[in-house]
Amino acid sequence: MNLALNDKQGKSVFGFIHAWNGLKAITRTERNFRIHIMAAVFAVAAGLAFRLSVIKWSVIILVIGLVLIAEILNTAIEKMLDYLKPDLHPQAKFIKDLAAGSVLVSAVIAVLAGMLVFIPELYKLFR
Ligand SMILES: Nc1ncnc2c1ncn2[C@@H]1O[C@H](COP(=O)(O)OP(=O)(O)OP(=O)(O)O)[C@@H](O)[C@H]1O
Repeated sequence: MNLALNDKQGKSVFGFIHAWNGLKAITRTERNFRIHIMAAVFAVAAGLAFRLSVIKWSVIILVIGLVLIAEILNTAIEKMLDYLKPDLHPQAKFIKDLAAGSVLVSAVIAVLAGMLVFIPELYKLFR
């Protein structure tokens, strides 16, 4: 364990650095997380192009956060299970499928919210 950032009592001085390292690691190693980041960048670019209202920006930011948090927790659960229970087990399958299901639910919600936000904007553009 890297203790270089810890103080003499062994307590973390800059706890957020560990969190930042976690985000760097998941971005580097998890393809699905990078796909979610690209979708988020696309949604933000579209939001800027359409000059969304504050309420619509709030919806977009919230659903981006929902998907990213679901993916981070799904990855954490996968890694924890691979560490604790590397062999195949029906309970491990159930837990991993549940965690993956949470990502799917968040992604469906994000797509529906994105449609509710952007379809009226497209309609305004082309009418
Ligand atoms: N130890 C295990 N025992 C039984 N089934 C498992 C086990 N590990 C993985 N699986 C099955 O394989 C699926 C994929 O698991 P894996 O850990 O490979 O995730 P992944 O391919 O990285 O998934 P994701 O796309 O969600 O990141 C799980 O949802 C589960 O159905």
